[in-house]
Amino acid sequence: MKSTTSTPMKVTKMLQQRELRTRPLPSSKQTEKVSNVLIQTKEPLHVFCRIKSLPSDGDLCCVRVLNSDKIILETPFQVLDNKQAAQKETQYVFRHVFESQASQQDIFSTVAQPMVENLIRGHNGLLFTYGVTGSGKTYTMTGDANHRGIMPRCLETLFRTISGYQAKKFIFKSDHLNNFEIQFETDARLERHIENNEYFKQGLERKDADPLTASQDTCGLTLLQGKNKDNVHAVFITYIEVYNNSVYDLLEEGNIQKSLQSRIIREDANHNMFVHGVREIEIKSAEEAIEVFQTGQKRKRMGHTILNAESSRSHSVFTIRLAQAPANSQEELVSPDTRTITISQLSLVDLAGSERSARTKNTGLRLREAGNINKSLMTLRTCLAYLRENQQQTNAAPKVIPYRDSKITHLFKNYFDGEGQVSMIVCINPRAEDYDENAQVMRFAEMAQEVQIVRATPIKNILGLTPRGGKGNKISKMAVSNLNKLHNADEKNFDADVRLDCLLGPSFPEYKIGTQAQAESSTQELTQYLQRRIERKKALRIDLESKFDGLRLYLMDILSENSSLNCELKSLHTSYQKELHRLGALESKIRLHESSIDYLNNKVKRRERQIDDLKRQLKHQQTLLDKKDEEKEHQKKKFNAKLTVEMDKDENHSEESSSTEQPSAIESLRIASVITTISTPRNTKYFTPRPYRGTVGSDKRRCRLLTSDEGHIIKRTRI
Ligand SMILES: Nc1ncnc2c1ncn2[C@@H]1O[C@H](COP(=O)(O)OP(=O)(O)OP(=O)(O)O)[C@@H](O)[C@H]1O
Repeated sequence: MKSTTSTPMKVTKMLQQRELRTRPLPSSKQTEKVSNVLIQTKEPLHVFCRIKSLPSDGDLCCVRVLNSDKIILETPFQVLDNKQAAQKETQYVFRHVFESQASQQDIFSTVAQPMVENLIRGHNGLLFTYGVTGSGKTYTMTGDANHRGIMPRCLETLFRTISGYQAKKFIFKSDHLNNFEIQFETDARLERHIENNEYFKQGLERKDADPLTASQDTCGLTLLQGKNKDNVHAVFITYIEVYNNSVYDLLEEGNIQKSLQSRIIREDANHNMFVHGVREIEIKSAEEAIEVFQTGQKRKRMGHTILNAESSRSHSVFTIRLAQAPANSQEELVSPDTRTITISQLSLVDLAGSERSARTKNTGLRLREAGNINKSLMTLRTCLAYLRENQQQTNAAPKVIPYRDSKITHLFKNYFDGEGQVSMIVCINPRAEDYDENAQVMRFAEMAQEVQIVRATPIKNILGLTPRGGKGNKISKMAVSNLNKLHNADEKNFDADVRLDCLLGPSFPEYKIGTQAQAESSTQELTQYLQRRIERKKALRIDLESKFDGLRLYLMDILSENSSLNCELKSLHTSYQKELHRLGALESKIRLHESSIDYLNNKVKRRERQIDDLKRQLKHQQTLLDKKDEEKEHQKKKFNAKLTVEMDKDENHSEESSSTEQPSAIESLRIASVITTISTPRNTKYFTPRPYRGTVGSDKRRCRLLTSDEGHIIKRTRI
């Protein structure tokens, strides 16, 4: 047995480089105070492996699990050729290997749960499933009613964790440029009202809950750490598919039957890629999210291949975006500044299956789809290979990563460039027939986990708002509820924000007033305590005033910056308009040229058709001529034969007559006859004058020979 071991994964060697980077916002000292601090870490791409169970007991297997992170791929005997005497084994190492009996919850808690926790902490994540058709990618990502996959579990866990810390709906509003705006409560309330009315209108028509939602398979879901209790959270989802290298919004408004409009990928102000014009839906529960997902799912392109009855013919990307910002005890945002918003996203990608057309026997549209799927997966492999090469060969000039060659890599460019954690689940169907594809998938997985992703982790520290673990909000809520218990109408309306009290120092001291001495010492203690609080309050006030001054300066700075940006924007707008105008002129010129090209093309086509007609006519004429020639030749031959017969007859006759009349006379004259004029010179070649056998003019009396100019025409007459 021959055994080779592939490069082991460098799991333990991650997080080697840690450096602190400060990225100041444009201009002024004040902006530095509100800068985003970025911590950069390097992490390898996390690659997990999930092995599906064999479809039936009799099937041969080509994968053997060694332990929780190693597998062996064995070449099945039917694949071995004569040269390979021994069976070849290759060992592959993963971050974790899930055997066929691993449950959906096992996969979720090992792979996706840390990513949801990261999402709540404000970090991005990309998780994709990769493998051949039918290997269990969709099962892993979405699952079914009884075995819910990663996506519904992510939603369930997220909503459980942020429960009680959700923002009121429509407070965060997408600006359609990959960011969020903060809406006034009155506007948000109006939108909520409209939505409620719509909901009740549709209420009667609503169908039963979807099996994915209705499932009871939620055990094992835990509350996650990392939530900022000073923040309120809003969850948004988008669902897109990449089909034949075009991007479609599966949640596009309108009828399900309606054909979807292709979307473009754009870069936002922070250089993040996003699908322009995609519909982002704010959701308030996991059930609502899954309902929306199911609507999109109905629009997804599925097809039947020989290898999988319900095969995904497109790559689908389900993205959960979380917006969070500091809020007060009434769950109202403390600042309308959009920079207080932390946005993080988790993209769950179900890649279409790679496949060999020879096995799937695809034709027509299916073949084209398969070609596009394989091409985009190839681009993904190339991008990762180049990334790895650039990281390993630091001295050589870096290769340009061809992200733009495929929509899927273009969309996730930021992740590979370091905007979040990237994980991949490699799904394996261990059947011996799938050996070749599995070997390819393994090679890709091996290469992928050598790619180091540089991660920049934003830590929000904006406008002096620091996380306090929700302590202020908790105290405030307690105070309000205590006042409510007093049943005093005036106090019930008490709306003070007492959160700042906790900043004034330690809790109120206990005091005893049993005896006078106790009362005096308690009073003294209390006086001191209160004086300390008053001093602290004074210090805080001074600090607050200086902060106000700072803020005022900062606002002035922002205003001046804003006005200069506005000027810049105006000039940009003017030049944009100019460019637009120029573009319009160029487009009309192009259209003009295109129409003249079309006209010329048509003319050329017409001419070509005429040439063809003429050629056909020429050929026809040629055939007719050839026929005529043949006929003439035939007639000539006939005539010559006749002539010969006649001449022979004549000769015999003359011999006979000369033997009776003049036995010694040489009869050599040719018989004159009239040969019709042969007009065509080409026919001359067929004319073979008979050799003259006799003395010309020996008997002028009997024979007279007439020739034409060319000597072709002979007239022989018997006198
Ligand atoms: N781990 C598993 N346990 C049980 N059944 C599974 C498992 N993995 C996949 N299956 C079943 O195998 C079939 C094919 O799986 P699935 O549709 O997820 O494959 P896929 O890789 O997404 O295929 P495609 O690329 O063609 O979309 C499904 O019926 C699914 O229920």
